Amino acid sequence: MNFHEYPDRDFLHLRLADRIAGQLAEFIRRDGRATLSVPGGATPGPVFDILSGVDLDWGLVSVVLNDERWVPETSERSNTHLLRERLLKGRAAKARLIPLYKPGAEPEEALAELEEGLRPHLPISVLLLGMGGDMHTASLFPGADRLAEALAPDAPLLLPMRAEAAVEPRITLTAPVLRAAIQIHVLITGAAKREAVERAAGLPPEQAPIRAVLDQADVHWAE
Ligand SMILES: O=C(O)[C@H](O)[C@@H](O)[C@H](O)[C@H](O)COP(=O)(O)O
Repeated sequence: MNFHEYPDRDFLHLRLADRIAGQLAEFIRRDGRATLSVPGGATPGPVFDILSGVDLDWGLVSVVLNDERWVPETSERSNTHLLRERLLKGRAAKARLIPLYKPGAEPEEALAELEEGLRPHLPISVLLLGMGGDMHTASLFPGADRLAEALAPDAPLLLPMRAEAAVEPRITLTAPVLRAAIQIHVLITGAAKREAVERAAGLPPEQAPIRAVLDQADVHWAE
């Protein structure tokens, strides 16, 4: 992993947003389009706020979450809700959101349709991931019911995932989809997550799922 340490969180958020925007602009110039995948959770909000104001041809950008909690979009726990509030606004309102949730269905029932919607937007051009203190990323939680399937080289694009730490059922991009991303960034803050990512580097992905992408990743950290 390439570990980048920043003097404070504000600086980290600015520099990372700038880096992501620059990479998206490169993909748009080269391919006429780009796919950005982002996490939910508490950490990335300030990066989204900055990105949403960046002057980019957002109409050529597809945005997909790394994972979604299986709750209606009106829920405060919905990652789609977070995206609409913090990223898909201002200039970035023109970006196209690729859904990872279907109202009224169980994740298993919606899987084929969501996969079909996602496939044309792969590979991911720029992948931003978060990480939990337990070394999970996306919804690849240690001990989750379908973790082994999601880590397998022939995994489908998406899998439903249930884990004690996850609260509600989830749907997640699988390891091969994450690993196929061209640029990979991991955003973490605080001493505990730094220690966790350093520990993960010496563990197998079954114990530390973030390990699946770590060799290819730029890890961005501030206290
Ligand atoms: O839906 C989610 O929760 C995420 O996509 C998840 O993988 C997240 O990135 C980590 O749990 C870190 O979350 P925090 O930023 O809230 O610590």
